Amino acid sequence: MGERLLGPADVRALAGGLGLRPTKTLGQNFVIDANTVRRIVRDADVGPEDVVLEVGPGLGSLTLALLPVASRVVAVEVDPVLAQRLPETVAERAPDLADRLNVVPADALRVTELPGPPPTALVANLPYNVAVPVVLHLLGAFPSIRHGLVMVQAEVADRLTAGPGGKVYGVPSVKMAWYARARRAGNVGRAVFWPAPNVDSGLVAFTRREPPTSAVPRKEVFAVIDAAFAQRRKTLRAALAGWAGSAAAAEEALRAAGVDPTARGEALDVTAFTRIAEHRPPSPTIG
Ligand SMILES: C[S@@+](CC[C@H](N)C(=O)[O-])C[C@H]1O[C@@H](n2cnc3c(N)ncnc32)[C@H](O)[C@@H]1O
Repeated sequence: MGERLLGPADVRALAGGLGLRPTKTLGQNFVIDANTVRRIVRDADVGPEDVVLEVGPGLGSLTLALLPVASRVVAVEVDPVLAQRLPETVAERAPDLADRLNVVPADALRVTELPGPPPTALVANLPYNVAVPVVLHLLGAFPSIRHGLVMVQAEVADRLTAGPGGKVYGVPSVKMAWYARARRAGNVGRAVFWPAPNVDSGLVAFTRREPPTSAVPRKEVFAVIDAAFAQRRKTLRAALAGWAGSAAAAEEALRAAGVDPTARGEALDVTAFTRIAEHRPPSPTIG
């Protein structure tokens, strides 16, 4: 099975054949190292029961490692040239597995439906500049995703997995915690990519958790999180004044939720944000 995976010469030959000039805007850094994709698939804990959603399959480096272990791979690729080439690459290198693959030529930030059975796992080497919105969007849009592993910029991996209290803890950390228990699953150096990026990468493994509440919709909890971190130097009483209608109303909601109004957002976990959303004061009647 090793010879199916793409090495440096394969990646360059495929890119050359397509006349591809990798773009930074689309985060096109392709993995040229078979050991890295093997490690991603192993740490993602993908098995024969999994329908894997892969974002940005590119030239197929990771796709070719996922196909032998998953029941299906649905690969969403925004670059139409790459999306068109992928089935041919798989047909050439792994013809026995070609019928396990669906390629969807689309922007992963916009997909809300996929062909075939619902995805159970998300595994991706994500484009750097849209990694956080892509992960959060897909976890929201596809509740069938139970687990996964994504490769992102190392700092973003730190943010997605941070707990309250630190400098890197912020909106991505709390929203990720709404959906899943996430942990750092290691680092990946620059040399395994072509072209080499100018940042290191990190792996984030996650398992879906039950949302902390069903009493208020997710978007109401996310509105509190956004407001608290929009002015992260301010106390919650001040930062949530707009959300509650006034600083006094914010203070009342915070006290009712059992949260110190003089604390800052960076001190709270997702459960505390959820309690605040549950105690939102009713909007004043106009007129
Ligand atoms: C970091 S590369 C990974 C390529 C391949 N998976 C690998 O590991 O070699 C990111 C890929 O995501 C694609 N991409 C960028 N933005 C995207 C988006 N919004 N939706 C889907 N694919 C996207 C790029 O064209 C590129 O193929």
